[in-house]
Amino acid sequence: MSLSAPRWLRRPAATPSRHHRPPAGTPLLATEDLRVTVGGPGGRLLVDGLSLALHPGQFWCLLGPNGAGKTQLLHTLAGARPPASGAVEVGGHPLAHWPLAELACLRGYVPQAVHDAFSTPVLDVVLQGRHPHVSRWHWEGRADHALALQALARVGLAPLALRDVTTLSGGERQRVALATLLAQDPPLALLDEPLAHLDLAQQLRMLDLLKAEVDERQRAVLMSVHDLSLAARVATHALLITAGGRVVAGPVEQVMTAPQLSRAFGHPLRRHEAEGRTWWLPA
Ligand SMILES: Nc1ncnc2c1ncn2[C@@H]1O[C@H](COP(=O)(O)OP(=O)(O)OP(=O)(O)O)[C@@H](O)[C@H]1O
Repeated sequence: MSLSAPRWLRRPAATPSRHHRPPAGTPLLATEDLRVTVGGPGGRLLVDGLSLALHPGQFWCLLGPNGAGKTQLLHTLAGARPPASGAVEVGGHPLAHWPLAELACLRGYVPQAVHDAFSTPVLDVVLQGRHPHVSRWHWEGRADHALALQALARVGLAPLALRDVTTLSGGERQRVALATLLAQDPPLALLDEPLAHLDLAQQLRMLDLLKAEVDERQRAVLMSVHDLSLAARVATHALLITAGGRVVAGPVEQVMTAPQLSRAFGHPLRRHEAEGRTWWLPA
């Protein structure tokens, strides 16, 4: 760890509120010398010494082979599990200082898979995204319903608003999770393989949707993804987890290089340019 911590890590702590807007220039998400391990004391080191800052208007893709630690890292950044050491800040405040409802106004998290225990109309699931914005003792209002319906329409599922969520296909359920995130409308979104169950057209549609949020509304996204060509299509930045917990993080052109990707995935990969886009193919 560097001896002089960056200025945004030295700001005095105060309990932030739901109306908190980080001062200009404050990263939406920041880590300092973060270590993530699994398996308790003496367990496996997944991420070693990660320091990064995510700002509005940035689209980060989280890359790495199966079992590298992408999900565990996202859980740690979302506050669902503690780091082995190091700091995580959201909006200029340590994660632990945020009351949960207030934190949910600032950052959203879409897990890899959602299991629905109960029959619920799809619209009610999407409305859950509005809960952090509804003050205590109040129900969602017309504006919340309108936002939830709008979010469903954006993922192409408006006709399924009244359908029982347990009857959805895997891809439809994934799109409902994205609609819930859109209804929540957090400045920072963490997503764990949100494209995994989607067909090619839906993958592109959801990517375009997220990219528009980043470009047009200055949101920030950190998303794990296995398809390197899809990552290259949208990423401004990348975070690559390699063996032994080594991480490379930064602007996409510095991280997504043939030597680094080939080493991380244990297979030679070649970069191709066609039709104005970058494609990554196995050699
Ligand atoms: N409770 C646990 N005890 C021991 N090992 C664990 C535990 N939870 C997760 N792991 C291991 O931690 C490693 C990282 O898991 P993680 O789910 O973060 O990988 P990932 O990069 O998201 O993989 P994938 O691309 O397959 O989704 C895996 O090897 C997994 O088996």
